[in-house]
Amino acid sequence: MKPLSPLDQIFLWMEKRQQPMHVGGLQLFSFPEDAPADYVAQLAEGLRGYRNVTSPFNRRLINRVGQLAWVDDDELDLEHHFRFEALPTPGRIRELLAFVSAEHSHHMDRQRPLWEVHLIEGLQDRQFAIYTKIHHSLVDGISAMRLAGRMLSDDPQQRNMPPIWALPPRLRKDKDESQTSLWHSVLGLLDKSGKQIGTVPAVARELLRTISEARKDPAYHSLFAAPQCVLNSGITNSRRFAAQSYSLDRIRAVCSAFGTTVNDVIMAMCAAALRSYLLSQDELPEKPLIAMVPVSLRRDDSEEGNQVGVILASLFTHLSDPAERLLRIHEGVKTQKERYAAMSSEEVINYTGLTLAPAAFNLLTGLAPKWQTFNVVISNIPGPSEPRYWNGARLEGMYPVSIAMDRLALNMTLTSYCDQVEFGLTACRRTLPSMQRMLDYLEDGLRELEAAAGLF
Ligand SMILES: CCCCCCCCCCCCCCCC(=O)SCCNC(=O)CCNC(=O)[C@H](O)C(C)(C)COP(=O)(O)OP(=O)(O)OC[C@H]1O[C@@H](n2cnc3c(N)ncnc32)[C@H](O)[C@@H]1OP(=O)(O)O
Repeated sequence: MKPLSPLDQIFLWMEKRQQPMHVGGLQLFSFPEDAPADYVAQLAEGLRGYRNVTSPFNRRLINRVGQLAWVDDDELDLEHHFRFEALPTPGRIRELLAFVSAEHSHHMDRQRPLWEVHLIEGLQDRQFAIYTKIHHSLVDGISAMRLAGRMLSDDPQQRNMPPIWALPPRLRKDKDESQTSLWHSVLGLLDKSGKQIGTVPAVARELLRTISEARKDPAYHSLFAAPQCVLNSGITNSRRFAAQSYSLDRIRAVCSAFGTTVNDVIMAMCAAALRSYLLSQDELPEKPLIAMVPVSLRRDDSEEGNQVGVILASLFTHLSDPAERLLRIHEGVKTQKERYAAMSSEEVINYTGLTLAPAAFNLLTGLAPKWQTFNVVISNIPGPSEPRYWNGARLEGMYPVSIAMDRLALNMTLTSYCDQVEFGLTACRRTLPSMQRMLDYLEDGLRELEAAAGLF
């Protein structure tokens, strides 16, 4: 039995009918050169043989006297979790994204391990796809990417590679997995609470500094009072998923021209796309939008649970000049990174908890609907920089599918693969009509930065 950490539990508490709390990944593959026409059906047949399901995919949730914990599921029904499906004709990317949008809208059964893998055939151009769905209480973005990375190989000749649910367990140096008794859990919690108490002086000091800076600087002030707009309306449980790749080299060229980071340019692209979309809806607030940007605190090689702090960053969407917007974003993020660099992981988590307390209160209770801490989530999860293969099939793209929430109707998550940045936008399809236009607005955002940098 393995008790859930408080952060992992939050993703279960926050789940409601219109707000499923699972994340996912869409991987697009091309057939190996010598593959027969029924290649995907043969693949599905082979995958059904992988019945030795490993952690975290073998874990089922139990509730012991109010404490949620994971236990191994001895009766796991693979047919429920692994599904072989076909797209309707003509099998374009449009049909694939419609499929993922529909599947991502559905809740999973809490009596069973909280994951599904959909192998999808019927795509044009000798391609197939895998859409993997897993509850956020089991993985964060970095751990999901590590699992996906272990499933793949850099060798196109390698065969007999297991699916993600049957990866061999890794030997971990830092943990004795046998120590999972209740006593060990309690001792672990006591140990952690000692560390938590030790963070109080540093967290209090940083909070005071943040508050005094907020008094002096209007850009800082807005971090504690994000404007209201259509992004922050209630949602339904029906999702739209939109995905596209953008060139990492083009993004890097803009970084060099302006002396910013990759992440700053990505945020500036998101700011431009949000500005264009909201202008098209006549919904752009006068005050700048605020983004919540997760920052990985994972300092080990683990593949489970959540170890994430966050930065709140102004997107300066009220500014029409793209270069000025990028430079202001860069300055704002830099200040917050410097603050975190001086803190331990525990201090960052506690500081994050306190600055996000109003948002968490709202998400859990809905009692203060006018108090908006941030408008949108922008999450950047770096992926492999070299080509990857799975049983000889080349991975062509890998797109994150994340979570829309009540009053946070859009999530912008991206990953990277080879020389591409792969955006996955997940939104409530009723609250944000025609959200897929934002893919073009992201491209426009990159082009206007290139133009401002004199790159063409
Ligand atoms: C489920 C099974 C899955 C199967 C299929 C898998 C699908 C794929 C997983 C989906 C799963 C969804 C799950 C969502 C649920 C969450 O969203 S949970 C939250 C997850 N997010 C995180 O944990 C945040 C992780 N990101 C970070 O910590 C930081 O933003 C980053 C990415 C490290 C950037 O930090 P930074 O220091 O501000 O960035 P920056 O200075 O721009 O970059 C540092 C270096 O990284 C490079 N870099 C930055 N960003 C990138 C990038 N995107 N690409 C390449 N390089 C980059 C820069 O070039 C730079 O390199 P050098 O110049 O030093 O060589």
